[in-house]
Amino acid sequence: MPTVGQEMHSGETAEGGKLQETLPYEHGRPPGGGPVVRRFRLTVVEGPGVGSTWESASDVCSIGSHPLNDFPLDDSTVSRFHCEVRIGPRGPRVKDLDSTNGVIVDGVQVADAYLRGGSLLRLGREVLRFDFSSETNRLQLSENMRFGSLIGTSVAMRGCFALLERASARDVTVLLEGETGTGKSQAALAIHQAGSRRDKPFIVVDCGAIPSNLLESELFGHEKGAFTGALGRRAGAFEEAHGGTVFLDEIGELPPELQPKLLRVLETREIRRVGSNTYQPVDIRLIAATHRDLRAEVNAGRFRSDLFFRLAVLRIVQPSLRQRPEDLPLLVDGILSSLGADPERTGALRTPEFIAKLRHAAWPGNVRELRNYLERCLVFEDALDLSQEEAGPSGSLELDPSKPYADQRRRVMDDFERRYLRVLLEKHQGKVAQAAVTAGMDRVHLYRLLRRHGIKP
Ligand SMILES: Nc1ncnc2c1ncn2[C@@H]1O[C@H](COP(=O)(O)OP(=O)(O)OP(=O)(O)O)[C@@H](O)[C@H]1O
Repeated sequence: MPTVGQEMHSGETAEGGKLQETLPYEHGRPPGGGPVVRRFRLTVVEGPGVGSTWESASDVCSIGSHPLNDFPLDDSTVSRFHCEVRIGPRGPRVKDLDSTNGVIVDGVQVADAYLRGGSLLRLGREVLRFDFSSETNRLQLSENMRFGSLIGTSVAMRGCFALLERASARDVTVLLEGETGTGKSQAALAIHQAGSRRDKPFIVVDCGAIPSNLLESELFGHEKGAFTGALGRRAGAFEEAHGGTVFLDEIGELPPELQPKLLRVLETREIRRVGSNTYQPVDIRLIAATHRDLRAEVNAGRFRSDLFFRLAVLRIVQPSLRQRPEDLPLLVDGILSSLGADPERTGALRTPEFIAKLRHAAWPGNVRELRNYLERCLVFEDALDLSQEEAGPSGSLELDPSKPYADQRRRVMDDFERRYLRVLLEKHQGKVAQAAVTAGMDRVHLYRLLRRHGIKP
């Protein structure tokens, strides 16, 4: 399963020292290609799989009992997607993917931990030894610093572009994963626009925003009288997209009863309208996205593993802004130009000091949050204090009658919404359904608002 490296923003080791001769990952671009990572080997030294070994071809290895893993282990005590080993700038790291039996490194159970050569990882009954080999692997990076509307020059982003380019060159099903605001929707659109279906429809269905009783008809359409309110026959997204692409956003929220129905579409390329007895062929390409790690959802039994298998023909993880702070100057420039900012009046938003401040902010809503923040800075014609932004609007509710009414109103509304949502979620410990009842709003609407402001429940 090809993915690209993440966590690529430091030149220091986990212990804080400079990387020395055990350098696992090289920044920069040595002559003849992109950066290289140390090759590594995993060997089963205890358990039913003893003797099996696996050597890396890139910077990552997923391990589990599902055949889609890089290193599949046929053992019922190993979860379907048990863990992932990845080489980052700070060294090799293992991450538990919410497995049932956990990951034990050198005798200690861990959720996420650095490894050293010779580390022993226990997964259920299997014990694997991690070793560096003397060779290196070159990472596959794109030569381009943009893909559609997405921009970036970091290793993480150019690795991602290389996969997006591969996705657009072929008609494969693509699964895009990444935190909110990392550009999944834009990536999906760009894959469509760069591919052979570009002149055909691109139909988006947000599986998290449509009540489950309506989602089936939204996807597959319905016949007249199929349910109360079905006054006429209606085509669904798959029919509307004929010849083009269906983009299923927030696929992790697809209700369990619809998962086998989507699986069938992917297997047979046929759909059945709600209330109909006959199947009809559809010619579509499917792209799906989620802010979750769908492998952990499979482990937890919330997402069918066979559907994951069909969706993740090409799995692409969009890196978070924290993993690529070196892209900030380019992003700030790009966003300010797209907002029509006058370069002469926005010098304060391009200074190294300002960019350094941006590097230290958390950006839970990633590029969307950065964009919102810069937009607010433009309204104020100044670099807003990021700590104040985090804490709340403080003096920002002051009104400026010399600015257009619409801008002022939106600024105040945005400030209000963000503060309200934060307090509301805090009160309900992140439970969106309960929060929606208190707020007197539909859960779907609340989800939309949260996503718009880049706030995670
Ligand atoms: N690499 C990037 N370069 C430029 N703009 C970006 C980049 N990544 C995201 N953006 C911008 O950030 C905003 C959010 O992007 P998008 O809606 O595609 O994110 P998303 O991952 O689909 O978010 P969500 O999970 O909340 O739906 C958009 O305005 C998009 O253009």
